[in-house]
Amino acid sequence: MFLPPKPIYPVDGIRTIEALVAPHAQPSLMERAGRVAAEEAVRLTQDRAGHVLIACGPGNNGGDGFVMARRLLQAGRNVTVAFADDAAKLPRDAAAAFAAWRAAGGETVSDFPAAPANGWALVVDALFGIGLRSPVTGRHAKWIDALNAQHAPRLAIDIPSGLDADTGRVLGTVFHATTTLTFLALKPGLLTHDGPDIAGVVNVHRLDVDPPNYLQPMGLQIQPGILRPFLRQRLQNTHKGCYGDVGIIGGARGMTGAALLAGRAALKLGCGRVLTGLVDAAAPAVDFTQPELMLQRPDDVIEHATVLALGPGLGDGEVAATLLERAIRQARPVILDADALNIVAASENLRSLVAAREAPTVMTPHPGEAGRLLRSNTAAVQSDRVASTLDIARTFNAVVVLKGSGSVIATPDGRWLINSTGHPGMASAGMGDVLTGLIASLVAQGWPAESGLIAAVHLHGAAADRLAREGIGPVGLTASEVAEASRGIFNAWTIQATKGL
Ligand SMILES: NC(=O)C1=CN([C@@H]2O[C@H](COP(=O)(O)OP(=O)(O)OC[C@H]3O[C@@H](n4cnc5c(N)ncnc54)[C@H](O)[C@@H]3O)[C@@H](O)[C@H]2O)[C@@H](O)CC1
Ligand SMILES: Nc1ncnc2c1ncn2[C@@H]1O[C@H](COP(=O)(O)OP(=O)(O)O)[C@@H](O)[C@H]1O
Ligand SMILES: [K+]
Repeated sequence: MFLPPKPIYPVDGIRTIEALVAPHAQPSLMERAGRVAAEEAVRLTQDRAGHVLIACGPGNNGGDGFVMARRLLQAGRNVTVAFADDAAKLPRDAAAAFAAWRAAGGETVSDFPAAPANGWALVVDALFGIGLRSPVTGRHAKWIDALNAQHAPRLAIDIPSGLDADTGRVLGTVFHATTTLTFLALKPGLLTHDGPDIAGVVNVHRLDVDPPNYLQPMGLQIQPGILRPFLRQRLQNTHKGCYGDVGIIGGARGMTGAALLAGRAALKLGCGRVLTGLVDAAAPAVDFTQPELMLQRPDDVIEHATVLALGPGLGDGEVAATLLERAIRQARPVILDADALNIVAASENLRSLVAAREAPTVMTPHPGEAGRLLRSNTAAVQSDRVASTLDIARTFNAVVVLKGSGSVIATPDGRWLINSTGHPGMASAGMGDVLTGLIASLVAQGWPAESGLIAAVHLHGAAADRLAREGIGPVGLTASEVAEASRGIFNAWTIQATKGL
C-alpha cells in the first residue's frame, strides 16, 4: 500500500546512468532490454495466437527490437521484423543485435507488411526511443500511422515513437501504445502532458540496474509512501484548537460557490475551523448546506486564520487586490490559487512581495495561470511542464503545483515530482477550489507546506479515481463528491499508516 516514490529521469539522466553501467554490463543492457521485451510480448499475447510484428528503427531502440525478435523466434513464435533503415549505419550494439537476428535465421522486410488474414497478435514499436530529436516525418511517420491502424495490442519499446521523453509533447506523428515497456526508470514524458494518453499502461523494467545507485533521482513519481511519516493518529487529549484555522478568501459576486467549495473541502480533511471570508458584500451569512463554515468579513479572516487560502472566486477588483496584499504580508502560510495568481502575476509589487515572503507560500496554477505568472503563455508552459513549474517555484520562492494531466510539483530548491492519480473527469468547475481547500486543511494541521501540497494533490486524484471505479464519473464527477471521497481515503491511509500496514 505505502509504496515508495518512483524515480524519474529525463534523457540526460538516463544517458548518465547508461554510461556508468554499460561498460561493465554482462549481458549488455540491450540484450536485457530485448529479453524483457520478448517476455512482455509473450504475456500480452497469452490469449492471442499468431504473428508478432516488430518495426525497428535506425538506433538502439531498433536494436532492442532485433533482440526481442530473436528471443521470440527462439521461443517458437512467428515474428515479422520491418526495417528499412541502413543496417550499415546502425550503432554498434544495434548492429550486433541485427547480425544476431540474421544469424538466428531471422529476416527483415523493408516495406510495411500486410497483416496476416487473422491480423497481428501484437504490433511492436521499436522505431525511436529516447534518441528522438525532431518530429517524425516521411516513411517513419507512415509506418507509425500504419502500426496505429492495426487491430491489435500495441507495445512501445522504451517510449512510444514520436513522444518527447522529457516533456510528453508529441513530435510529429506518434505511436499510440496500449502498453509501454520502459527501461531503467520512468521518464517525465510518459507521465505528463500528452504522455499518459499516448503511452497506455506503463511498465518499468530496471534491467537489473538500480538507477539511484548511479545517479540521484532527478524527479519522483508520487506514491503514498512519501506521505507515511506525516500520517499520524490523533491523540485523544486534543481539541479543535490543535488542528488549526483555515481562512478562505474569495467568493466575489457570482462566484461565492468557489470559496464555499474550498471551505467545505478544508472541513472534510480535518482542520479545526474554517473561516470563510466572502468578498461579495451581498453574500449569505450562512452556508445552509454546511453550517459548520464560519462566514466572516474577509478582513477578520485574514486577522485570525492560521493558514490563508486566497483565490477561489476572488475576482480581480481593487478590493481583491487589497485583501491579497494584506494576506501576503502576513507571516503565515499562504496558498494562492485562481484569481489570486492572476492578480499577483499582473502586479510588480505583489510579485516582489510574494518572492520575499519568509513563511511558506503554495501556488496552484493551471497552465493558463502559470503562463501569466511566467509572462509567457499556456502553450509555452505546456511545452515543458517540469521546467515551467520549476521556474515558477524559483521565481516566487514557493512550492508550486502545475495542475492538469500529470500534475507537476516543484520546490524553490529545484526538486520536482509528478502525480499520476486523477483523470479527465476532473476537468470540471470547482475541482481546483477543492484542491485548495485540501491543501489548506493539511497545512493548518501542521503538515509542512511541501508535504501538504504533495498529499493533497495525490489524494484529490486518488479520490476521483476511486469514484470513477464506482461509476461516479469519470464523466459528470463533481468537485463536492471529490471532497467527500478525499476524506474517506485520508482516513483509510491514516489507519493503515498507524497500524504499520
Ligand atoms: N539508455 C539505456 O541504457 C538503454 C537504451 N536502450 C535503447 O536505446 C534507445 C536509445 O537509443 P538511441 O540513442 O540510439 O536512440 P533511438 O534509437 O531512440 O533513435 C536514434 C536514432 O534515430 C535517429 N533519429 C532521431 N530523431 C529522428 C527523426 N526525427 N527522424 C529520423 N531519425 C531520427 C538518430 O539519428 C539515430 O539514428 C532507448 O530508447 C532504448 O530503447 C536499450 O538498449 C537498453 C538500455
Ligand atoms: N485530465 C486530467 N487529469 C488529471 N487531473 C485533472 C485533469 N483535468 C483536471 N484535473 C485536475 O482537476 C483540477 C482542476 O483545477 P482547475 O483547473 O483550477 O479547476 P477550477 O478552476 O474549475 O476549480 C486540478 O487539480 C487538475 O489537476
Ligand atoms: K519506441
